[in-house]
Amino acid sequence: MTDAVAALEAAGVGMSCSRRRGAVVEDCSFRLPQGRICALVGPNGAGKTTLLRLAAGLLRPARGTLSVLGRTPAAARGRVAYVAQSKPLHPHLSVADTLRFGAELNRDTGRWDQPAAERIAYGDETLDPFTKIRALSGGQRTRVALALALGKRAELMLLDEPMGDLDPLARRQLTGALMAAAESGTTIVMSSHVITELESSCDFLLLVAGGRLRLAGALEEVVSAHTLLTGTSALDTSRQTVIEQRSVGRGRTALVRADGAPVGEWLAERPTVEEVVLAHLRNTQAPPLLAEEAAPESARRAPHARSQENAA
Ligand SMILES: Nc1ncnc2c1ncn2[C@@H]1O[C@H](COP(=O)(O)OP(=O)(O)OP(=O)(O)O)[C@@H](O)[C@H]1O
Repeated sequence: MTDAVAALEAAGVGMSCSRRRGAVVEDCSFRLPQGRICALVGPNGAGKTTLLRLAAGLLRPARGTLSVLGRTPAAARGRVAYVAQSKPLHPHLSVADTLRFGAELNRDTGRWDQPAAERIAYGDETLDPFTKIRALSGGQRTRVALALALGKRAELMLLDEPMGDLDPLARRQLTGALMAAAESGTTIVMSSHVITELESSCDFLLLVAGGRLRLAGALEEVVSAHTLLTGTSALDTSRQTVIEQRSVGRGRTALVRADGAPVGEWLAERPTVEEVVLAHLRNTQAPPLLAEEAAPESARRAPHARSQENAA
């Protein structure tokens, strides 16, 4: 049980974009503690951007409630940086003017960090500060958009596929900058399709599919809740929560919840983050898992409330 204010807390959040399309986010409940680097993963069209836009206060939930740093998303906006997938910037401004604009917009907070913004924007110093935004490559635009977010020293950074068009060195530099920001208390939520990079850069996971939350929790807790089985015998599915079974050569592998002992000749191992995430992406109907640290206050209160009801 923690009394600390969560970076994000969602209770039954739902959102529909049109009547014909139906819900694009449905019944999302989770808690993201502050200071985490959270990977938001899911297939195309899963609802990741919609969730980020809800947290940024650019959309309002049709159902449920969402709080950001203990306030409504609109009230928390000054403490949040949002970098959209399309990295919108003013095309006629130069890079230097864009950073000046960022400094000006954040003057009242007294938190603007010009050296940090310049380090990210100019990277290896090959970029001329007087280059217009419209003349930048996709990766250079991304660097400038992220420079604005990091320069703001926001308490919560919402990044929609930030690494997509960065080269490997820039990715490494940006990951380092994000980890340093998290060490000083910033919470980062970043959507990504690059599962292999999650383990080294993130410590929290939200996996969505079909607008619903499938996995939520500290990465370590989510991975430890699963076991990878390898064997040749038939798996007794009545004794295990099976996420996925696959044939490998003459044998089989199965990713199961670590909630029951396998029967028969099975080698049980700890899966990698990638194995857990890929299995849930392949089987989006697998039972969801809300690990303890990701349980929202309403869910934490529920057992206590129930025991009080029973006592009455
Ligand atoms: N303005 C809109 N009007 C109608 N439908 C929308 C709108 N915005 C998003 N959607 C639908 O909502 C669903 C979720 O979209 P969203 O952009 O949140 O997915 P995503 O997980 O970010 O996808 P990707 O990985 O492809 O970026 C999609 O099916 C999309 O078509």
